[in-house]
Amino acid sequence: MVDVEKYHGTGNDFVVVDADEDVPNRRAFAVELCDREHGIDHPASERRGADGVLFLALEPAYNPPRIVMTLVQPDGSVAGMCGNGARCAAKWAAERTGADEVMIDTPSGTRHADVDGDDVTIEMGAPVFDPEGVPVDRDEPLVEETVEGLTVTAVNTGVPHAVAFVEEVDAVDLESVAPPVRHADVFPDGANVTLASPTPEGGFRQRTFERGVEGETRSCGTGAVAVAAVAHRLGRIEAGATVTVSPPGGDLRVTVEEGNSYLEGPVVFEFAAEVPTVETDPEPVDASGD
Ligand SMILES: N[C@H](CCC[C@H](N)C(=O)O)C(=O)O
Repeated sequence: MVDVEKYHGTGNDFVVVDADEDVPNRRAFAVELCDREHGIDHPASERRGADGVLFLALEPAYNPPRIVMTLVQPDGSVAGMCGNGARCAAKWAAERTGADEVMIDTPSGTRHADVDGDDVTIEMGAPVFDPEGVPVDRDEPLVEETVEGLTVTAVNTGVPHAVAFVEEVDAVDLESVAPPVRHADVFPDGANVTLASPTPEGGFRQRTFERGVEGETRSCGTGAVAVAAVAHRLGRIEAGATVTVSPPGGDLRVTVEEGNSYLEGPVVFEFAAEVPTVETDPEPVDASGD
């Protein structure tokens, strides 16, 4: 049996597992527990399943404490970064160490997090528009160009996002519009597809179809940062501005400044449970999740 906990950040929900737990096959474990029909369930949780499993290795000897974070997604792919997942990881570490600052090692880099009660702010690094940094299969940055019928800008905020500014995010049939963009040839590693529309208060509504989930999530942290980064690139907001970005699951606060960005929002602990480990291998998925 494996001890697990469930957290969510504005509805982007994750099973959290201490990396010391005995999980021989992480992909099989994640595919099984994340399934929205048959996955992990609990009376304290609004929804069965999860948007991913965070395997966390805590190194308390460091000051501030360090976590090595690995996100395995519902399709079995491993993601380079996860803004909401990192915020949940920081809260998990704060509960264990009493620290209010945590350093999180991710495949996309080491990120500093501040924990203030249930509110967690994570450093997200500098958004990248350069072709090789996103990546996009061309020589020039992809800014406001039509890809598979959607006018998008490509940016890497730890993972690749194709961001489209639209009139009203709720007016878009994301489940049909997003997959051709998510798998477009111009994105060799695939891309998350994020919609944004301005709010009267100067913020943005957000919806994201997530690579590796292969569906819309209630929130996406790297997507929220991507909205603010592209808004800045397109002159919709000033450099250094802090904007409210609102996915369906709640409100996030994003600051994009020269050379760095920050994501702030609530984290909720849902439950702790024991689950059986999983041995059998799921269907293979190719490296980019394509
Ligand atoms: N699905 C993303 C990773 C998780 C991103 C999202 N959950 C977040 O909060 O940033 C990808 O494979 O690129």
